Amino acid sequence: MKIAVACDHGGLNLKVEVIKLLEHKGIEYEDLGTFSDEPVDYPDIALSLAEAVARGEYDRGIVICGTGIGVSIAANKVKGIRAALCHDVYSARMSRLHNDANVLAMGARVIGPGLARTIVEEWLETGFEGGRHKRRIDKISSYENR
Ligand SMILES: O=C(CO)[C@H](O)[C@H](O)[C@H](O)COP(=O)(O)O
Repeated sequence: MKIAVACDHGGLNLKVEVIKLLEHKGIEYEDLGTFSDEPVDYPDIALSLAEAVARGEYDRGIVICGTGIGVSIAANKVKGIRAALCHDVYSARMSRLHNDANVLAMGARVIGPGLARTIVEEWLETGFEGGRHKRRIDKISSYENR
């Protein structure tokens, strides 16, 4: 599995923690920026990550801003992206089981690194249940393709 990670200036510290976790677990990843605390606009970051995931360059993406809200809104504008904003482990698990989320969004100003690491682990390790959930996701795809 290859993961894209990205953040704006508000998410930089948490992205560093996520990258440490990915390295510890031996998961292949690419850091798409931003690389300093110089302010950047979260749509630029989120759209670029989401487009790369949608093109199939990465299996999934993790994107972080201050609240996680802006990056999740932006990422979900990209066709084929199902971005889930998760600040608890249950939502992270369900976003994979039921929604087949391919992007995880988090807010570095909302949760600390310990919880974020557990969320990322759960999100990476949980598969899609399929079945009735596939039918529902297909309805979203049909809407995108209308
Ligand atoms: O949380 C965010 C968007 O939902 C982003 O991190 C923004 O950067 C946030 O709006 C904070 O912006 P600021 O320029 O650091 O005040």
